[in-house]
Amino acid sequence: MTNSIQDQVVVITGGSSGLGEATARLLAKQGAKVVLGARRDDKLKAICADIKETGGEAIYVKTDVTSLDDVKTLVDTAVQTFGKLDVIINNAGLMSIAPLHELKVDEWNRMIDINIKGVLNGIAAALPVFEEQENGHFINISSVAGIKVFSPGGTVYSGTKFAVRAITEGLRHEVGGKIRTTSIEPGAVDSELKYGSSHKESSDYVVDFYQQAIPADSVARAVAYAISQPKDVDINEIVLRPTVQEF
Ligand SMILES: NC(=O)C1=CN([C@@H]2O[C@H](COP(=O)(O)OP(=O)(O)OC[C@H]3O[C@@H](n4cnc5c(N)ncnc54)[C@H](OP(=O)(O)O)[C@@H]3O)[C@@H](O)[C@H]2O)C=CC1
Ligand SMILES: O=CCS(=O)(=O)O
Repeated sequence: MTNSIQDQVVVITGGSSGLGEATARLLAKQGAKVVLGARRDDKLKAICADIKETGGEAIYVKTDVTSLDDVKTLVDTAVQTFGKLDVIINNAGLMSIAPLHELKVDEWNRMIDINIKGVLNGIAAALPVFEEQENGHFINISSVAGIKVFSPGGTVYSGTKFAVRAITEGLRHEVGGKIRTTSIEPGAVDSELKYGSSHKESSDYVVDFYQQAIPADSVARAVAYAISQPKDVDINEIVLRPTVQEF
């Protein structure tokens, strides 16, 4: 028996760890053909080998989402290999927490480049394919910090995640007739994300805060839910957090 995820071709940026990896594993188990992009190709290679060992289909392309050419190559590889693209999950991200007065300008720029421009690059790469096919699904990973400003410390990170929500909603207005758009806003989820801050006090705070984190598989299940709806049902937003998380 087939399910609605069976044979879907799904590109996932940031597939080398955390939410992206968990989503790749779950979707592949449900029959999707997953195409993973990230910078650490050794990790991608190992994850794809694991998926294939258990009967799934997975390929990877070393990708830096800040490069439009890289993201185009990722999408082109998916289409060339599997003949179509059903879903792109713009997931790659960085969370560097520090009060603004610390002037971690390089980290602000990295977050803007990865979290916002990376998502835009995913849209630029996949939109022409989706328009040509007259269907497709963008899933962009925002955050609860894209609903409420996580400050002090998370001001710029929150700014990037508010941007992801705004871009996803604008995208829905512009292409929503045929193409589905989903913004997912998770709270604390266990992954490598909590280690992205160079400011010691903030980093200690985040690592402590993440003691309440839930497994990355919880986001993977939300993604699978959005994808598996009938094509005339567009799940536009999903917010999920640990039951005990206040923020
Ligand atoms: N964990 C959480 O609590 C939450 C996470 N999110 C969001 O979920 C997304 C995934 O994060 P999560 O899994 O938690 O964190 P991880 O740090 O575990 O994963 C981040 C992923 O992004 C990739 N990445 C980072 N920079 C780039 C880049 N320039 N080009 C390509 N890939 C890149 C990393 O791969 P590599 O280093 O190999 O390039 C890695 O695969 C992020 O957007 C994050 O903001 C949202 C809410 C909560
Ligand atoms: O994006 C991160 C989720 S939280 O740390 O703000 O809950």
